[in-house]
Amino acid sequence: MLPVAEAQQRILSTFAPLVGEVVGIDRAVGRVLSAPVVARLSQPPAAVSAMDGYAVRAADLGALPVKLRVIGTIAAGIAPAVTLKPGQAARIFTGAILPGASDTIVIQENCDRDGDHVTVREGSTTLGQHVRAGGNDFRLGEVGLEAGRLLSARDIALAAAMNWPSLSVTRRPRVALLSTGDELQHPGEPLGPAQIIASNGIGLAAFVTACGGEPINLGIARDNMADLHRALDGARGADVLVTTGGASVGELDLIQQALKDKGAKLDFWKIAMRPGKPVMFGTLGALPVLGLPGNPVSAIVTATLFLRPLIQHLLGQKGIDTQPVFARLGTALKANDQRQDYLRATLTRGADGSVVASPFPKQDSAMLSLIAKADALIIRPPHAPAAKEGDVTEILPLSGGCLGI
Ligand SMILES: Nc1nc2c(c(=O)[nH]1)N[C@H]1C(S)=C(S)[C@@H](COP(=O)(O)OP(=O)(O)OC[C@H]3O[C@@H](n4cnc5c(N)ncnc54)[C@H](O)[C@@H]3O)O[C@H]1N2
Ligand code: MOO
Repeated sequence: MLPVAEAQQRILSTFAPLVGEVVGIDRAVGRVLSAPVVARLSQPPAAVSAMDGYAVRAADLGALPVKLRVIGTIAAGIAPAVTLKPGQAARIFTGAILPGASDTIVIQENCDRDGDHVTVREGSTTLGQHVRAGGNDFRLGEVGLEAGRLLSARDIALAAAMNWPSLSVTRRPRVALLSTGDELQHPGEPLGPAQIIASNGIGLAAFVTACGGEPINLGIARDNMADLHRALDGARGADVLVTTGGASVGELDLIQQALKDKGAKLDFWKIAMRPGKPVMFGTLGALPVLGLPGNPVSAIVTATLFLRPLIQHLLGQKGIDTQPVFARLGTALKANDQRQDYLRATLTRGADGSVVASPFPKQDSAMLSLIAKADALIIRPPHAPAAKEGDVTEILPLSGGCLGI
């Protein structure tokens, strides 16, 4: 059985990121940049006022009060047509460009206006106050966002301010999803007495979407070679093929043979982990193939460990936080065997503010109801010794819980 880290490494080393495509900026949130965003202008374009008030020359503001002549009004969006001479001021609004020879803004609350004149009554007279220099935010040619960045709403605002109506992003990896099993039926369809709902394909499609990929649901293949061969042909044109079920050792676990019949080269098919031992990885021509176990929890845990990094790799995504996360155990755990454990757990805050991870008493890899409720997976390395309540353990946070947003 292969260690988890080695399996992850082997999957990623096989493939290069996909090419870029151009999308409208209004559709780019959640995508990964394939080229840096470089400022196409300076912001602000020239020195502007940060306040509503009067543009003045600091040299005119000796001991207050000081009376100045107002020679014009400048609003945001209007290029100033005036230049101040000694003893002059201009009415100005937030965001407006300073008139020539002015260097300082006084706020209107500190002034008294009387016709063509303004008296600066009180307040600070510091040179340059309330002035935003040209290029204060960014300058023409400056790199705002690096290639490989997963675009947040804040990034989109910055890219828009840098004058980009569209952005180059990595094409979404197309992930074909094939469920296998005679017992499976689509949600909402009539169910025989021994049939269950095929939840894996639908759950994994949502998972792929959440990771930035584009799911292609190939439906359900029945447990016979003819149907499996037919279904595998449906993966043509995809960037990744993911199968679930049929990965174990029973006579009806046929996916490995079906893939071999199609010419797939298998790299590994057993990992020292629980849940998720029968994970298979190989290539079908240039297509990466990930065979996940049928047990619903095993499928989600192994997708988190192997499919998510593969999608991120194909997206060229950088800056992924790979630092381990730790918590205190909410209950004691016995010594582990040779498989790395991923225990479904809730996260809470202890009295001292530390994060407490409490595993569910049941860790059945068929219990979707518990993985749905879990906030994290407690990672127990192979042969980990027994642990006490309060001991520090590594966790893999899922969404939700006290670490979630
Ligand atoms: N003798 C052994 N038996 C098993 C072993 C083993 O080493 N020796 N490994 C066990 C482990 S661990 C796992 S995990 C499962 C994996 O089995 P398969 O990948 O072959 O999956 P299936 O047998 O097809 O299904 C397992 C289970 O999951 C249900 N299932 C399958 N597909 C779906 C789906 N799309 N949606 C919802 N549920 C699904 C299926 O009905 C079964 O109940 O094997 C153990 N056995
Ligand atoms: O690996 Mo299986 O997922 O233990 O049930």
